[in-house]
Order: sequence, then structure tokens, then C-alpha cells
Amino acid sequence: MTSYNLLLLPGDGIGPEIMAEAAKVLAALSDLGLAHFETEEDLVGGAAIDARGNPLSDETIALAKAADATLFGAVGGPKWDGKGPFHLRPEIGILGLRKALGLYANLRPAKCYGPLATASSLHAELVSGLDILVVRELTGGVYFGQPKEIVTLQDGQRRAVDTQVYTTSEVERIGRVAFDLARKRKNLVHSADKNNVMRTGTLWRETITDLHAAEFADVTLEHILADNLGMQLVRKPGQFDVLVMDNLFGDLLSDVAAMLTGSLGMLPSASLGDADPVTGSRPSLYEPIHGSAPDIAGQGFANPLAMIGSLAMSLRYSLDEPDLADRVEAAIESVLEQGLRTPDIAAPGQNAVSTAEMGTAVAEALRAGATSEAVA
Ligand SMILES: NC(=O)c1ccc[n+]([C@@H]2O[C@H](COP(=O)([O-])OP(=O)(O)OC[C@H]3O[C@@H](n4cnc5c(N)ncnc54)[C@H](O)[C@@H]3O)[C@@H](O)[C@H]2O)c1
Ligand SMILES: CC(C)[C@H](C(=O)O)[C@@H](O)C(=O)O
Ligand SMILES: [Mg+2]
Repeated sequence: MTSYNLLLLPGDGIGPEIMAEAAKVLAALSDLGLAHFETEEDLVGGAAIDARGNPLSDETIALAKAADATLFGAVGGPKWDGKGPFHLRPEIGILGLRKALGLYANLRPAKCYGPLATASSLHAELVSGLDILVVRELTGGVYFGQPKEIVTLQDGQRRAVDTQVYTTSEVERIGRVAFDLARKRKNLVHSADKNNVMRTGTLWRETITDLHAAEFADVTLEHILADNLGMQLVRKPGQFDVLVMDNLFGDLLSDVAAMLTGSLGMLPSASLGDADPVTGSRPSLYEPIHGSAPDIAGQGFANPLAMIGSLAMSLRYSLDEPDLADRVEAAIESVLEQGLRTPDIAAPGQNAVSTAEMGTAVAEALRAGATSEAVA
């Protein structure tokens, strides 16, 4: 049985609540003898600020680099808002990890599980069977461009600057990820930008066009303005398959895509860097796309399925265990088919289950799946 080292970074708010449910799924996989997981846990974000005065320590980065995969909950919350310097906000916990590990490719699959077609805020027929993939550039753009500052002008006004920067190589490498993935799906990529107003948009579109012509002419490429994409995602999401875009557009539009699946609490993600040419190992981090949900934290009814889905992605993309990833995803589907719903995906008036009940049910569905296989 293969043994894996996982780093768990629960973070803040609902982060520890949903991570506890992912841990139940890991325990079930171990109990079934399908793989063995050694886990180490560390603080990040607000929890690390409280304990160490720093949202992301060098030791945490080193642990993440050494792990076979890192599972991340969520960081941030009102407790730390407006306190301390900007470069020590809880969110630096995740932004710093992405940068330090070189995780430039963020895969955010928006899949509407059959039983949840009626949970979306869109009509069921628009989202039924939906399976789209947002490929978000994650280590460039306005998130990291310099200068990034607020200065006081001579007339006493304050002036804030964020800088959107992209180089051709940054755009090429994320484009390559999107085209490669499209070849394993429907051979269709929509690339979103604002080439009508932004110089980075011009560069983005030209670079994707050139890359497509040079290496991926077999894949259908469509360019779309990012604002129109937002509208089209809620008008007719089924027209899309792989979507590629910059860091900020990817942040905004993946939250939109999440609602097509029923809830922000359903959308997992994988953040990947390039494989080391010698060892073949690839830096990675797996996290739900949602945040620490301070409005429901501590109440025990957050949806853990995006976190558990992120664990499934780690099995597929980092641990080379696609069969185990399939089993975890099948267990998620099975509990939804059984009718279990946390409040965010429950129909009005429907009895909802807690975070812990949902996690336990997924772990049990995994065990039941393995048992029925053994009997067959
Ligand atoms: N990767 C991350 O760590 C991450 C991502 C996004 C936001 N944040 C941080 O989280 C904090 C709160 O941000 P926000 O409120 O804008 O976004 P959020 O994603 O935390 O919450 C938005 C809404 O979705 C709901 N929601 C989110 N996840 C849910 C889940 N699993 N189950 C049920 N409902 C869920 C919340 O209750 C809330 O109503 C901020 O400090 C923000 O910076 C962190
Ligand atoms: C917490 C924040 C830094 C993060 C982002 O903006 O990338 C979050 O919104 C996300 O989608 O992962
Ligand atoms: Mg976001």
C-alpha cells in the first residue's frame, strides 16, 4: 500500500470545520487499505497571525514543498480586517504559498452533480449535466504586480495603485495548461480578456492566438471579452467547456461558475506548478474556492464537499491515484443522491444535515462502495 505525506492547513473560520471532514475521508481510504496517509497540520492565515504574528512562516512553506500534496481550508475574517499592515493580512497566507510554490495553474471545475440541478439559482435545464473547467492564472497579474501601494499626495489626497502585469511566458504556460486539458475533454477553449481596454488584454489575446496556431491548432479556440463571459455564464453555461483567464477575472468568474453547481460550497480547486525535470514531482495545493465564511463559521453547517472534492483532486493530480479520486467523487455523488443536503444546497423547507453528518456520510459511502465491490 502506497504511503503519502499530506500537509493540512485548515486556516480560519469554517476552514477547520471542513478540513475535519476531509480527514474522515482520508481515514476511510486508509482503513480500506487503499492507501496510507501520514498527515501533518500547521497554522496559516489569521490563526498563524494570532499564534506567531505572521500569516505564513518559512517553516510552513518548507513543509508544503516537502509534502506530496497540501490541503488548504480557507483564511481571513473580520477579526483581522483593518488590523496590522497590508502585507501581514491573513490572505497573504494563501497568496504567499501560491507564489512560493510557483502554483501558476489553478483548475476550478464547475460540475453540477445531477441531484443538485435544482439547487442552482438558474433553471435546472440550464445547469443539468454541466461540467466546465475554469483555468485561472494564479501567480501573476494585478495580484502581484508592482507597484502596489497607497501614497499621500501633496494636496493631501491619497492615491492607490495596483499594477496589472503579464509577460508572454506567463500567458503561454497557462494557455498550454488549458489547451492540454481541452484535448482530454471537448477540444474547446474560450480565452477571456479585456483586450478592448487593457494592454495586458492585447498581450493575452495575441499570445494565446500565437500559441494556438503553433501548437494546438486541433483545439477550437474562441476569444471572449471577460464581461460578456460573465453574462454568458449565467445565460447559457452549457456552451462552454474549458475557460482560461487571468488571475483577477478567474477569481471573479469562478465564483459565478460556482453558483451554477448549486453553491460556492461545492467548488474544489487544484493549484499546480511545473513538475521538477529531475524528480518529476510537482508543487501543488488543493483548496475549495470559497473563503472562511465568517457569517456561518462555528455553527457546524458549512458544506464540506468543496474541501472533500479538493482532496479528490489531490488524488488525481498529485498522488497519481485516479481510481481513488473517482471513488471519492462517486461517494460525493452518492450522498447527494441519498438526499443529504447542507443548508446551502437544501431546498426550501428541506431538513438539512450538519458539516459533520455530511463528512461522515461521504466516508461511509466510500466504505459501502468498497464493500459492494468486494461482494460482487
Ligand atoms: N482561499 C481562501 O482562503 C479564501 C477565498 C475566498 C475568500 N477568503 C476570505 O474569506 C473571508 C470571507 O469572504 P467572503 O465572505 O467574501 O467569501 P466566502 O467565500 O467566505 O463566503 C461567501 C458566502 O458563501 C457562503 N459560503 C462559503 N463557503 C461555504 C460553504 N462551504 N458552505 C456553505 N456556505 C458557504 C458564506 O457563508 C457566504 O455567505 C474574507 O476574509 C476573504 O478574504 C479566503
Ligand atoms: C483569499 C483570496 C486571496 C483568494 C483570491 O482572491 O485568490 C480567494 O478569493 C480565492 O478565490 O482563492
Ligand atoms: Mg475568490
